Amino acid sequence: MSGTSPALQPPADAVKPVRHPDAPAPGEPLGAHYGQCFGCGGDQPHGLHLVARAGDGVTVTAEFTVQPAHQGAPGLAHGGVLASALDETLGSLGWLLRTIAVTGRLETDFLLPVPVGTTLYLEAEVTAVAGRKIYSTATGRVGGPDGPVAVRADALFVEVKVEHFTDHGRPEEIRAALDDPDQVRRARAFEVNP
Ligand SMILES: CCCCCCCCCCCCCCCC(=O)SCCNC(=O)CCNC(=O)[C@H](O)C(C)(C)COP(=O)(O)OP(=O)(O)OC[C@H]1O[C@@H](n2cnc3c(N)ncnc32)[C@H](O)[C@@H]1OP(=O)(O)O
Repeated sequence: MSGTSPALQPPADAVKPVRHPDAPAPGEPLGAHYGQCFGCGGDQPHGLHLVARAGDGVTVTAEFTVQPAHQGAPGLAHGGVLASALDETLGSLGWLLRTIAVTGRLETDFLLPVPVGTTLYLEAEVTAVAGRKIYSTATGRVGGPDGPVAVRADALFVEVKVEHFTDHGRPEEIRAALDDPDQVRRARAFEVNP
């Protein structure tokens, strides 16, 4: 049964999301926020290599093709991988708000089995913002951008500071990230006041 739990209902004081004036233009590829990211990183051999683009308003589109490394049952995508694709697409909405945010809650509906080799056409949008809380929703379609919905999700992301990562990440990866000017530039692209 699909539906959103009370934990994902925006409070009465929630406001409409505002696209940041410096957000990437509609159609512009967003690129990876981290080369080793399982969702979007180009340096992650078994990752999803999901490619996201800015949409209109506070929306994004993305594509991901299910690889043999992503199987759960024979020839079918693992549900956790599909949830990761939804999570990554929802996470990339931060580029449009220029806000760093992490997933607090993700509620997923799996409506159709997704075979290996299938391209998932994803769309996500921010629906409301309440302080640090960002409410969003996403779909993943098969057969084309207008095909049937195979997976969908509703989520709550919570805005964090860069210290969320530097305080909690394993020191070797954090050191490498901070030593990489390109990585620091990408992290700052998320922030309103870097
Ligand atoms: C050099 C390095 C550069 C790095 C550059 C990186 C660039 C950008 C990377 C982006 C990456 C994206 C990648 C894909 C998206 C992931 O996969 S992110 C990874 C998965 N998520 C996580 O690991 C998050 C783990 N959880 C946490 O760290 C903490 O629980 C959180 C979410 C930050 C919240 O903790 P907190 O900051 O102490 O805030 P807290 O007061 O608990 O909650 C704030 C509000 O949210 C509500 N809330 C929190 N959790 C929930 C929940 N589960 N359900 C309902 N409400 C909740 C609270 O009730 C509270 O509401 P109010 O009281 O304000 O009304």
